[in-house]
Amino acid sequence: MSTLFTDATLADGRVRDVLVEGETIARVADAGTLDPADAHEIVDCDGRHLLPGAIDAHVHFREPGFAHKEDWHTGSRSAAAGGVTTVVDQPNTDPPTVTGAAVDEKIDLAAKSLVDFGINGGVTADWDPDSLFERPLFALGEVFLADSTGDMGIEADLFADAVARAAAEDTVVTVHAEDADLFDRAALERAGDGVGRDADVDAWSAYRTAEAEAAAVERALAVGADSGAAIHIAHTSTPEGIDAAGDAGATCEVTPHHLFLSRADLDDLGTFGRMNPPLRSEERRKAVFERVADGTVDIVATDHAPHTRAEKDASVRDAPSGVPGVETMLPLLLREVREGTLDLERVRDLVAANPAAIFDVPGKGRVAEGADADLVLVDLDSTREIRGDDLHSKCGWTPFDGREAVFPELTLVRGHVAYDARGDDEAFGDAIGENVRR
Ligand SMILES: NC(=O)N[C@@H](CC(=O)O)C(=O)O
Ligand SMILES: [Zn+2]
Ligand SMILES: [Zn+2]
Repeated sequence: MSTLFTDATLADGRVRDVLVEGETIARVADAGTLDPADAHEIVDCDGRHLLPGAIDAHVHFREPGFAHKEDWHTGSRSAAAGGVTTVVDQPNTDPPTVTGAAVDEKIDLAAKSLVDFGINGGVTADWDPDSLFERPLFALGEVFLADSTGDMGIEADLFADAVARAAAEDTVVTVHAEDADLFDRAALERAGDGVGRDADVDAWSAYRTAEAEAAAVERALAVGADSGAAIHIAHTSTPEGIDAAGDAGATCEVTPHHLFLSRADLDDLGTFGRMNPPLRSEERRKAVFERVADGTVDIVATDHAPHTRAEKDASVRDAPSGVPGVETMLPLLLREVREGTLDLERVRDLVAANPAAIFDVPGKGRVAEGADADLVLVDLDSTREIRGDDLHSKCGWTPFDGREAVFPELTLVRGHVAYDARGDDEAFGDAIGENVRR
């Protein structure tokens, strides 16, 4: 099976013909130079962009243990509809992914996935590094320096042991960097009893302080330097955290919610805006945006953390932390490209080329001959309003309701159609997802 994409504009602005044969990109050539007779199918891309599928290096697809929030089928449909062709699942499931057997179980469940995937191994006092590192892990992490959903926060000694072991195994360590000793408990005490949209979630932002992030980033980097491990800081929410990582030669990621939302949005969002690390001031959000736009930040990844509406509809103390995002990341970033606030090549690097390079996935993240045919076709002239009801995550809501975004027309995973919105109805592909550590 072969498909010829004609007159496709690439992220760098060049117009090319792209021939997909089977699961790979066979040719990328000047527009009009590849013979349509050589292909089974032609996709006319005139006026539209063909981008590498996004690699979301940070999702929580919730299986095993919490399939009422999300599962590999719904999560991966949401990914495909948002132009994400590879997801990396985090270990705070039940059981937590801290043993070889737990990795095996999760890989079996991920057979339901429409998109390719990586499975991270986690660290708790009960972890079994020997069996864990025998498995085809994507990375170690996210390793929790403070409790978040799943209560997997660990002590300093165990963190140092885990980082040393990862260094010996040549595995990147992804770190959830917050230091609970620097949380402001009094701020949380002051929160009222409001529930859901009426809760005072600004108290959550005051409680999990910016200083707690910066201090934990510094500690993680120091431990990494001692052992020579590659440290990747997950979901950095402050310019201080980003700069500390960059200065030490570590890599970091930023989520769409820390890029597009701030404490100013919490009046509307209530507990639907509670996550870890929390939303920051508008001033800090702008400073984070600048660092994403100028390339200081390496990766944008979603920390897709779905919880049901009913679970979120609780007090600021009781509601679970986390927001969904896998379907809206690329569409929101492409909207910025339209507005001229982000460069399209920067977006390509943040969501595709950089994660592929940092986590060593050589076949992905590029529209190039020989690469996997993970492709997204988008029309930057066409926007759609984000509505929770239109998205495909099981959780059924989004913190980005009402924003305009550029959604994909077509998403291919290794040449297979995963999502197709070109007809009257949306169509999804089959569960052909594979472990990228194959
Ligand atoms: N970010 C969150 O607030 N929640 C995440 C866990 C995490 O990444 O810390 C979740 O799994 O719900
Ligand atoms: Zn985290
Ligand atoms: Zn996470």
